[in-house]
Amino acid sequence: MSVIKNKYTTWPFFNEKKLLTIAGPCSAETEDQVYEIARKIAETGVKIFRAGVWKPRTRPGSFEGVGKEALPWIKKATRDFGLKSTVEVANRQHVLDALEAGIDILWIGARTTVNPFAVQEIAETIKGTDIPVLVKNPVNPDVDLWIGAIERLENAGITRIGAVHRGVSQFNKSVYRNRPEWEMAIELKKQRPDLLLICDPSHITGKRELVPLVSQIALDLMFDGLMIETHITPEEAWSDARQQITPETLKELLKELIVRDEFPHGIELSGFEDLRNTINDIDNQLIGLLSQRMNIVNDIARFKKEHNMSIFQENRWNQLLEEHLGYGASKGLNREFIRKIFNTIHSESIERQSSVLHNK
Ligand SMILES: C=C(O[C@@H]1C=C(C(=O)O)C=C[C@H]1O)C(=O)O
Repeated sequence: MSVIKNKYTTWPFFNEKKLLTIAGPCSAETEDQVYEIARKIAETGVKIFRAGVWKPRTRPGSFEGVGKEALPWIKKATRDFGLKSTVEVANRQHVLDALEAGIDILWIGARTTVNPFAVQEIAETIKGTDIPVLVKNPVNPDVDLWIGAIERLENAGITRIGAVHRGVSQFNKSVYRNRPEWEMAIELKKQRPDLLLICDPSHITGKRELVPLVSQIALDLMFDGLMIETHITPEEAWSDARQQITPETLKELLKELIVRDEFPHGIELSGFEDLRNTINDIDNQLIGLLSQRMNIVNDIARFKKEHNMSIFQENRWNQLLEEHLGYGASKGLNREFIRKIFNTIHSESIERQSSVLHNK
């Protein structure tokens, strides 16, 4: 509880629903665009305005941002409408320009978080300022790299740090632009419950229709807030036109979102506790069965050793997995879930057998 309280005092930008929202365009485009969006965003009750000024793009030739020229536009608009400002920085010069322009909060993008040299350079440049910094997860699902970037900033004396979850790159196409990989954010929350944790549904989804759903999932996972790309004319945006929403939609969304409590006060919990006790029993049975299975695997390994049989048996494994997928489906279990569980069991089985064969 004290950790949570701490967040509220360190980041005094939560609304009455205890939700911290950052909104603004993907990119600052013109002075008027920045001003109009800031005006509309202030009307939604959001307190922090974001805008990209230097845009890291995958392929050359896309719009790469207006550059430092946009910083005074952001400063003026946010001052006029009582907002705090945040921009993305990726190197020393960006930090110097943003600090000189009086930007209130910096954010480090996913493509920068992957690079410890760049993060270190940023950390050394902001040393002594104690400006708040938001750190997006790296583009690859590596929690240590994410925490490493945060520690570099902490080592430079930065005390107000927030983590922003924006999903990870994927090779195969899916409904998402960046796969959410929620486990990654959950692990970060487990290791660093003290940090503000924000979700960026715009970059996860890549499409505005899915922004409400992913925002709600994030809140159900106990995120503290959201960073949502917002534009007055999203279809005409110079970058990420598919994923931005209007300030009107943002206002509606913030009204509809449900912020849940881990344990709301004053509810009858006995029935709920019975359910949890049943889960405890089932988990114990699962562990008992896994242990029995692994003991059999040891026996199989000894047999294989004696008869020079290979550890991995492709036909047997493929057949087993197919059967499990079919049986699982008949019991209402998702095929991918069964595949993941049994792949994990199989890896452990292979590892055990190689220990037996190699006398480890
Ligand atoms: C246990 C065996 O070894 C491996 C592990 C398997 C398993 O854990 O079910 C299945 C096939 C093999 O790849 C086996 O050959 O039966």
